Amino acid sequence: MSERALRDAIVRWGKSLFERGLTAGSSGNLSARTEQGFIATPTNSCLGFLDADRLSILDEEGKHVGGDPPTKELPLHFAFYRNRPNARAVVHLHSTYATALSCLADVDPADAVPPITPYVVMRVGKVPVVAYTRPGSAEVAPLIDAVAPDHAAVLLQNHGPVVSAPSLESAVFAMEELEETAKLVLLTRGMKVRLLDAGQIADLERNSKLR
Ligand SMILES: O=C(CO)COP(=O)(O)O
Ligand SMILES: [Zn+2]
Repeated sequence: MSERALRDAIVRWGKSLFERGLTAGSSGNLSARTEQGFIATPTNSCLGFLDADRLSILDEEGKHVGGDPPTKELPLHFAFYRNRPNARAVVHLHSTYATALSCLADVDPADAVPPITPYVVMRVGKVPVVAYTRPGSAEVAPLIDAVAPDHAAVLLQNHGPVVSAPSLESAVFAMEELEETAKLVLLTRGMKVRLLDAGQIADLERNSKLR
C-alpha cells in the first residue's frame, strides 16, 4: 500500500472506530509500517477527526521526521513491531468492554479472554494482561517485549486493549473481535458458559487459512 493510501486508510478507520463509540475523546492511537518507517496518529488527536496530511511520520528508528508530534504511546507500538516481524499495524483503543475486562481483579493475567467463540480464537488468540504503567510511559516496553513474541494482542491493565496485525484492516478487525468478545464475556459473567474445548481450538489454529 502506498503511503498516501495508508494515510487515507488511517483516517477512514479512525473515523469509523470513533463514530461507533469504540474510543472516546482523544483516546486511542493507530500506527502502520511504511516502506520508509511508520505513520502514527498525532498525540491528543481525536480518531474521528484526523487530517491525512498532519499524521505523524517516523523513520525506521522511530525518529519524528514529519507531521504533528506523534502519539505518546510509541514505546508501546514499537515494542510490537520489534517483537513481531509480520506486524505492519498497531491499534490501541479505550473500548468499553475490553477496558472493563482489563480492570477486573480476578481475570487470568495469562489468558484474559476465554475462548467462547471461534472468531476470537481465529482473529485474536490468547490475550495476556500487562501490568499497569502510566499512559505513554516507556516502562511498558519491557513488559510488551515479554509477551509480544507469542501474543498479537494484550490488555493493558486498567487502561485498554492493544492489537497488532499484518495490516491495518486486520488489526482493526481483530480489535473489533476482541471488543465484542469482551462484551460477551461480561454479558455472560456468572452464567454457566460452555467454552470451546481444546480439540476445537486446535482445529481452528490448524486451519489458519480461515484467518
Ligand atoms: O490512549 C492514549 C494514551 O494511552 C492516547 O494518547 P495519545 O493522544 O498520545 O495518542
Ligand atoms: Zn490509552
